[in-house]
Amino acid sequence: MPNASDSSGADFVDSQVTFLYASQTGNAESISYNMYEEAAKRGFNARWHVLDDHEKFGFNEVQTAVFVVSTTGDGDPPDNSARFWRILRKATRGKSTAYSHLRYAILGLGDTNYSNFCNTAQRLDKQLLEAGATAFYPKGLADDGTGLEEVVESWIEGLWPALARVAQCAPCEVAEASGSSKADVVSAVSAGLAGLALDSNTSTSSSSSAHQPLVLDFRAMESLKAITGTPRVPSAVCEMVSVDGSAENTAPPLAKDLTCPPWYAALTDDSWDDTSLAPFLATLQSTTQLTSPEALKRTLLVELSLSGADHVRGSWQAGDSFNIYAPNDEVLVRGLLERLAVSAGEAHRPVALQKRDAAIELPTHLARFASAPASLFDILLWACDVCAAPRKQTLRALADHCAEVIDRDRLLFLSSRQGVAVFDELRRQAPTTLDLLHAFPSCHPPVERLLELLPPLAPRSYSICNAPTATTDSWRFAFNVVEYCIQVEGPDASSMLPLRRRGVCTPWLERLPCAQRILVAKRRNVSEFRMPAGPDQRPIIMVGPGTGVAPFIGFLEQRAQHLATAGVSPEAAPLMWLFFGCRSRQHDFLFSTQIEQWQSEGVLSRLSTCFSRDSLGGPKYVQHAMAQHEDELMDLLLTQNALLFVCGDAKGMGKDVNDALADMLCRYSSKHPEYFDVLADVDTKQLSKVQALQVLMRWSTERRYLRDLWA
Ligand SMILES: Cc1cc2nc3c(=O)[nH]c(=O)nc-3n(C[C@H](O)[C@H](O)[C@H](O)COP(=O)(O)O)c2cc1C
Repeated sequence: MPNASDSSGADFVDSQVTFLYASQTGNAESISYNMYEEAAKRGFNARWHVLDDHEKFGFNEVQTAVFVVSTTGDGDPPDNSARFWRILRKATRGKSTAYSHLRYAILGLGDTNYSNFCNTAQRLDKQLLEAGATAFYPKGLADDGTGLEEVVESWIEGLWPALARVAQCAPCEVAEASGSSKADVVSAVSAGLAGLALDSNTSTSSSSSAHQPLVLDFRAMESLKAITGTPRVPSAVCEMVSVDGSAENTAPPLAKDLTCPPWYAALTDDSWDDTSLAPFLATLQSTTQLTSPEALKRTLLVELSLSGADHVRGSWQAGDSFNIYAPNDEVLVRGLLERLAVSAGEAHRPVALQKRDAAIELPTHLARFASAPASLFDILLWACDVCAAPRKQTLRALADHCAEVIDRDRLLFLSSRQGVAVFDELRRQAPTTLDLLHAFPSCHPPVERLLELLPPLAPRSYSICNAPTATTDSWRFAFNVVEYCIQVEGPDASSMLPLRRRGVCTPWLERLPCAQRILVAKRRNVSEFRMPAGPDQRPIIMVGPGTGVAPFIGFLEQRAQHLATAGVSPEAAPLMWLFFGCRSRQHDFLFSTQIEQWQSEGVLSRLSTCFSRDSLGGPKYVQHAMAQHEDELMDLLLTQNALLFVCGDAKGMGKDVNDALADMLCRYSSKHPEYFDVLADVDTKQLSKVQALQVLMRWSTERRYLRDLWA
């Protein structure tokens, strides 16, 4: 074990800095990598690792660490840190000095639209402090809801002097590596460069049909003498090497019924500490539309056969979820390749992606192509997210590949602090990478540069909506087909342009024919969102509007099976109460026949519904339906230790339900103070909102308030 420093961490100067990340969709990974790279340029002896590689880099011996961690699910850590949390818990259990040799800084990424803002960073900080580690620089918490950059950029600026106090830094040209480079200052921001940018999309070529115009108002550039405060340009790391088409290691063509990345065998072969999580091929058995043709959203129910997936059998329960590896839209990828001037022949020839030099790292999602070549078409189709929200760093990097000053300056402006309003509007328009390149027609980045700037294409997760039985060998899941329009003010300001947008996975799933095989993987159920096992008699309250009802269909199926096999009468079983909501009873009351049947049989003890567009005077949303039963709900939760499950959209419903529950607790506390240890307000004698939220937090830690929320 290395020597410990004093608690300020100032008397011991480390020879190495370890940059660590945990990332679900790539933001934390790329921010952490850029920091590591800049640290190396600044003369620090730096290294960079994902948290789950803790054994490889010897986390227990690390003395100076800079963490960048995001939060996913309902305040959960990213999947690529699951192993790390286990060792951290083990190492710190009851030991207040386990990490007394560690000095650290944490940058958390989160989104304030979720109720557990930056929970991973908060938890990590707490556990490290409890284990005796010292923070050498205050924690930064960046909000993706309003834009990560604001906090990230200033946090990084402040990191360097703080880091220099605890780690050795060889003399070097720090100015060159600093945040906004001097080269970013635009020489002449003239009126000619400002104005309204409209990509007209009038051509009929295949690439044009795959892209949508963007309308951005650059008039704010007119008053600028210079563009400043742009992010640092991420270094180019990737080199593309052509490989002979007949090379042995190119993937064989896929069978017709197989829709998955050509390198799927390598994914399924990876060493998994929990083998039930290994990806496998499932077969699409059926697709049924759950909503009526008149419904505003199309909701589909898909059944996947798990036949042959022996490693999964017996390992899953109702309430679990799984990942689907879906590709980008093929038309979009073809359009992108065409826009990048890659011929069809080149697009399908195998290439290897290699590091430009030994000291740098490829992004995780591209690293496999160093040793296992694949075609550019497949890499873009399966590995890179070409629909992800644009990042400022990407825009900054693209500016360097523009032949025309107007495109270069507009991209610089978008990436700068001055251009934040236009950047926000760009994000609102949710452009694909192809839309972006068409909006800046002289921008021609080399393909490998674009690949490394794009975030990884993450698998999409869905709740399983059935329960295992002795004979079932399938997963069912329900989803809304994500297709929508964004209204943008047209160039003459009097007309609105509708921009068509589509999700990655659901439109693809909808098009898949039966018998097609796709790549899926069971997910770790970190929040233990499951029915209680065995003799647990606690009542169960389920809140699941729209497709949020999916896991509860599995719960009810499980209850029905249990009642039938154990010969238990429904009255003797613990209460199950479902709160369901949707727009219209007639058009989108999902699983209504099954739910009503379970209710008539007593499997479902109570059902409370609300239909937001049926103006019948009833409750509009689930939180309103819950408030109507406030006393009963509070009684179940406070006197009978009921379990409360919430599933659905995190940003709207998840937050609103949490808020409504806190309000109910406050009101109920004034009627029944005996259930609460402390009542903050002496005059009103009731819980304060903060205290009520703390009660909910405690229930969540005790796994009595369980949430399966998605973006
Ligand atoms: C499905 C999903 C769930 C999320 N849950 C939370 C959450 O509970 N709390 C939070 O602060 N942020 C949450 N976020 C926001 C992410 O932390 C944020 O977008 C971050 O930039 C993602 O970084 P990454 O790409 O490194 O994973 C969630 C995002 C998604 C897509």
